[in-house]
Amino acid sequence: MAEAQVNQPPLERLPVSVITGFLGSGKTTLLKHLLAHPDMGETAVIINEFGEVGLDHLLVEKADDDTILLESGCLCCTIRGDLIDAMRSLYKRRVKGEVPPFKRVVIETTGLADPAPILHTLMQDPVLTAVYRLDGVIATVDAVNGESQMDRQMESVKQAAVADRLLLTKSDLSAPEKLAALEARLYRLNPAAPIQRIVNGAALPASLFNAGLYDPETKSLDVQRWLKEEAYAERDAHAHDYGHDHHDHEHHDHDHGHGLDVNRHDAHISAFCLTRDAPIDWQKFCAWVDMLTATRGPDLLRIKGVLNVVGETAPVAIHGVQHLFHPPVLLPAWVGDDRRSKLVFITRDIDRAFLTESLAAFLDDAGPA
Ligand SMILES: Nc1nc2c(ncn2[C@@H]2O[C@H](COP(=O)(O)OP(=O)(O)OP(=O)(O)O)[C@@H](O)[C@H]2O)c(=O)[nH]1
Repeated sequence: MAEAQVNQPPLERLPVSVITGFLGSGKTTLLKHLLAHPDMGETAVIINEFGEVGLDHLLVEKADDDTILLESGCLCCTIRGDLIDAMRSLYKRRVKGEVPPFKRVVIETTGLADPAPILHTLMQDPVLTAVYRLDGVIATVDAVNGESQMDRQMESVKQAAVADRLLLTKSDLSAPEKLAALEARLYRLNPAAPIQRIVNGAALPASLFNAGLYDPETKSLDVQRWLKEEAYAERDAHAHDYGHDHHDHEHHDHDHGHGLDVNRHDAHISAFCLTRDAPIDWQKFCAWVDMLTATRGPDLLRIKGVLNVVGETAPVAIHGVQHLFHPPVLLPAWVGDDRRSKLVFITRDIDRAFLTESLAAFLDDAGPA
């Protein structure tokens, strides 16, 4: 990670939400439904192909080769070349008044995409980070096919594991017991993401957006809502209800009673929260992060944290995806009495003990305070 270059948060950047989910899991259906909602005016949507989306019923007008305007005031543009170019050009055209002054961006990924490179783009490109901020990742999971997709495709497990919001689509087509089993599986994988059952894309925009650190309603940074560290403790407290301890990698290839391969990919994913009481030395922390990203980068699916840093009177928020970290953000002040550092991890084949012990070693102390 970069040296202790702590940035003030630019609060007025445009929020970007990423919709991910396996092939055919209902991303486009969701998007169509969302774009017809009155709260979604002034949204710019970036997708790979218009053709697939079929927005005709929303009354479209073509602005140019790769952008269409919807009657609602939203605009859709296709990705030509890479996402960085598309997002830079969209912002430029907004500034020049060539497209409506959209207030939010939604990116629909292709069904097979790992969302990590998209998050990297939003964290790393200096132009994009100056004008956009990541609001959150929304993952659609097919209530009918989700189980088998997650059994067979690591990508679909990763998509659900890194999401901030989970949508169980096609819930009209699935039996209640099947829905409950899939929900329990998603909760084990990603306890901090609220899960909604939806039919034909019918989700309310308010339930999907504003998942980021910045709360536009209060115009402040809301760590509690973003980090949700309590969700990990609650999940662990209820682990026995589901018959397994999710941290436990010894259970990798166990048959959980549903069939040979069920949950095999899930067993590689861990989601947990580390806390530390004593303030953290920033340089030593960065050295630890550098070691982790260099040696285990691809397996650090998502890290969020708020740190009590030696010499800082306010907390520092960090956010990483694999080997890349967003520039750390100095928050305005501590809220409440809890001054502990908290780090939420979603990892593949990295367990809590390794992270706890290596952090302690880098911080030159005996272990978690
Ligand atoms: N019955 C039912 N069908 C749904 C629901 N959501 C989506 N579908 C159908 O499922 C199919 C796939 O939905 P899409 O929205 O195209 O899925 P997608 O994730 O965008 O698909 P790709 O872009 O191919 O990855 C379509 O035929 C939808 O009409 C739902 O809640 N209930």
